[in-house]
Amino acid sequence: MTAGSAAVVSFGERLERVFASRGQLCVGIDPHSWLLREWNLPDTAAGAESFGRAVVAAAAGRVGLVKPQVAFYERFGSAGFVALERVLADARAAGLLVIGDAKRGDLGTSVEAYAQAWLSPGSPLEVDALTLAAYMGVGSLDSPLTLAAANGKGVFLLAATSNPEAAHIQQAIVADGPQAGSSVARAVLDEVGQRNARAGAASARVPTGLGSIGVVLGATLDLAAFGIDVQHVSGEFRTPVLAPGFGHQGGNIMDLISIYGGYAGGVIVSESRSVLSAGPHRIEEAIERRVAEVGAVRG
Ligand SMILES: O=C(O)c1cc(=O)[nH]c(=O)n1[C@@H]1O[C@H](COP(=O)(O)O)[C@@H](O)[C@H]1O
Repeated sequence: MTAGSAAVVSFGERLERVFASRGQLCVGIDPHSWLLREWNLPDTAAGAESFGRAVVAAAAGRVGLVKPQVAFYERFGSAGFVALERVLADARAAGLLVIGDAKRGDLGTSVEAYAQAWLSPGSPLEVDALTLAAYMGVGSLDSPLTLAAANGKGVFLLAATSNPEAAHIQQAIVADGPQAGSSVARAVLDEVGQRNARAGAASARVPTGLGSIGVVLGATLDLAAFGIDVQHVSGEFRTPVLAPGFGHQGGNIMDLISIYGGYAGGVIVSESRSVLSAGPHRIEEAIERRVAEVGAVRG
């Protein structure tokens, strides 16, 4: 299913608008068991639903983006997905951009079905952008990328992730083909950048906007170790970056510019546990404090 024939506003354009109106902070919605306990909620689908809807209510009007972690709903089976659908419906109604963190990856018609589930208008699991894993090749994701573009949706491909176990794979060197000699992470980033540039060239927008295909670059990393040069980033349809790893994992918002350089203007600063652990009575204050910190760094 795709959006109607009316001109579809791209995800990149919607992201730019949200950055301008609400800033670059994204609040994660990760109902860990221990967080549900701290929020005096049951460790059930109903508890995760109450948690998610409360976080959406606190985020609305304060930030522009939320990022529900699908796994923490999936652990309750179908009841968990019903709960997630209700959280997503609240977030959409609140006008928040929703990044579904599902890290889906498959090939052919399988990954196409994932795209239908998450990136189709009217789907009960509809989100504005979805995290994807390109372990089977960026090209294996052509159908989600095509469907996303048709529906004004975005995707974020894992490139250099924030976890320490990833480096030896993501820094491995591509053996042949157009990205021979690049790290795996750099190869994903470059291919995404080329796709954004092509989409940008074909669109009527001025070539300085944000593309709709993003990457995940963790805030805990030295991106140079992945062969990623953040100082020389071309302006045409810059690749947006989903940046988890701030807060609980040790990433410091004050380092936003030094970590991401030319990408900084398109970075979604993602925090989950460090905000959510403020609890139900202080989460609004915690969000406002983080928004101010990001705003101060971005100037
Ligand atoms: O795709 C993600 O959001 C993601 C990518 C990554 O490299 N590292 C990472 O922590 N995440 C997600 O970000 C959330 C953790 O955020 P914190 O609780 O702020 O550390 C979890 O839902 C992770 O799955």
